[in-house]
Amino acid sequence: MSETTSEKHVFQAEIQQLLDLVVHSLYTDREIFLRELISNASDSMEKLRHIESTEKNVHDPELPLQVVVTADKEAGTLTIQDHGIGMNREELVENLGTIAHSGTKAFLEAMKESGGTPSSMIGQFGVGFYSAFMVADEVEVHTRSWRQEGEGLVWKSDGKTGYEIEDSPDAQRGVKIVLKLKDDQKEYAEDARVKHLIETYSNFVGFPVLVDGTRVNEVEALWLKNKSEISEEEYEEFYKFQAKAYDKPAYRLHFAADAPIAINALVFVPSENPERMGLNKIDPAVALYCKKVLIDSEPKDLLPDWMRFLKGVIDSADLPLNISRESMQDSALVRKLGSVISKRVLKMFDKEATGDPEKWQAFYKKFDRFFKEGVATDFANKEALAKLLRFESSMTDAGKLTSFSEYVTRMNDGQETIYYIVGSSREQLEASPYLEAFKKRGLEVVFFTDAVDEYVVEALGEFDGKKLQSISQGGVDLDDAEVEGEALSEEETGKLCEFLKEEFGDRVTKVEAGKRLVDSPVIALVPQDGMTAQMRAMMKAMDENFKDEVKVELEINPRHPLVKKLAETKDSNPDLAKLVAGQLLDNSLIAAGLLEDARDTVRRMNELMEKAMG
Ligand SMILES: Nc1ncnc2c1ncn2[C@@H]1O[C@H](COP(=O)(O)OP(=O)(O)OP(=O)(O)O)[C@@H](O)[C@H]1O
Repeated sequence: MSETTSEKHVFQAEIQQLLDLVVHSLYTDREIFLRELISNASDSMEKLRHIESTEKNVHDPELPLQVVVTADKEAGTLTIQDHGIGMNREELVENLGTIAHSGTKAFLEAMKESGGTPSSMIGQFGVGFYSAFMVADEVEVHTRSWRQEGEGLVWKSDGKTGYEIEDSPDAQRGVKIVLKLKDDQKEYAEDARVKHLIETYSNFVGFPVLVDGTRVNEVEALWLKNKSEISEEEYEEFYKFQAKAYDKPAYRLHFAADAPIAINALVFVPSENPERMGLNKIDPAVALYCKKVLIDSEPKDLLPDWMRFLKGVIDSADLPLNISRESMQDSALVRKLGSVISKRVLKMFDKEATGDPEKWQAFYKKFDRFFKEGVATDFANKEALAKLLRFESSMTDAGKLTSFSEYVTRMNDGQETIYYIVGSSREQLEASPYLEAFKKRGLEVVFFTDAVDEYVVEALGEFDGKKLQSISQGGVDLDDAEVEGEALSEEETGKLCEFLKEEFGDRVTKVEAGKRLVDSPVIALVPQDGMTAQMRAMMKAMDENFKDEVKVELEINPRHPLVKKLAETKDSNPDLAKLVAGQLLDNSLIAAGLLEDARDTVRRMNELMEKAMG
């Protein structure tokens, strides 16, 4: 190379800033440089394919479209060569000396705002070609343009202030980048390290990537293939590879769409739930690709958080190539993409759940918490999610699950409400006095026995226009049912209620005769704005100093012998009546799980026993 053909150039100010950032980037970010360079090579070869489809006069048309990566341990260099479109002199200056993309500028702004400290943002967003300077203190770009008239050139820089362009007569069509690795980055001159990086970041690049003469990226971009060309085994193998999984996928969604966004998606639903085994919250793992180039393997803002158990790949050709440079969170396109995919996933779940209810139940029993979380957090998909929920009810056999939709088909004529009760187990709920009136009237009651269920129904509010109503709370309107046995007169009942109200004072908000009870004398209901037993337990678990006086509505059963006897005793022996009344209230609180301090209860019980035995 003669001195006379060497041209010296100074980097644009923004490139200097960018270089400053990448050079000081954190160690873990650095390895992404290879992904960036291989992506550029792949882009360039894709452009060449386009050109070849219209132009006849491509220089050296027989050169293979592949990326050759050569690690030279002795020389301490790493070389990445492609036979894409290459660059002429103007293009070298234009592309490698100035920053044209607004994305990079935005990235720089964001970095400046965050105090200019290089962060993991580099790894996430990429900084393109300049990331080469994270690992190299000298970079050479040998290139020759695809155009027939052209010259071999080499662009050289130490990544500090500027670069030189010289002749490179032997340069082949395309680009050959030679990285002179920094002393502390020599690991990238090792085949094994390089192969591992390619497998991690560039496995699905659409051109062969060769190291030491063998192709490394062997896995095909399965999601871009036609469904009919893929066997079950291939799907399974891909799932295991891509999700690093050992189980078989429970469900799968593979689709392609052009509108409103170009999407090729292959989403897997695992059959085992790692969070269920008491492990920590998992990270989202549906990777985002743009034309087979990995953008983010764990995109946080693509799908709703509750879908974090899904695996697979979403590839959208509509994502701008520089999406990697922008904050994905702010991208309307990424939001749209996420929304389209979420809808498709929910549709798939619905189809599978109705198509094979047994399989869905088995799956749901392991993954229910995700769907419940979705109901409470994913407002846009709440209704679709509600259809997927499953639970036991007073009309299912123990261990068998049903859905809200099925509940609705079993509703009585004129029934407008979906009734539910929350408790710790089916056995406890079946024995609860709350259920009596509903059983008697043939009304189905949903059993919620998971600690989070109460929050889920609260978030849900209704299903298919039908209100969800807790039967352990006040405000339930029931029709008259045929009840046996003679009741106290209205007048006697009124007087007894007054007596009780006076006796209980602030502990009750009201005392009324109710239609709910069949076998029990009284029942305690939580007022509609009050805190249920489950909520109290939750509050106490979170705050040991939590205190909130229990206030209930008391419903009495005017046909129950104990109640009838009490109405008499309150006049003949008020002291005994007060003891019995106090005990009845406590008993009802125990049944409701609301008795917080049993000392009075025990004392009173002892007194009653003494009296009973004379
Ligand atoms: N291997 C290559 N062959 C041909 N041109 C290249 C090659 N590598 C880089 N270039 C040119 O240099 C430009 C700048 O590259 P850089 O990686 O910084 O950004 P980009 O590739 O455009 O953006 P991104 O990396 O976000 O996709 C590219 O747009 C391209 O024109």
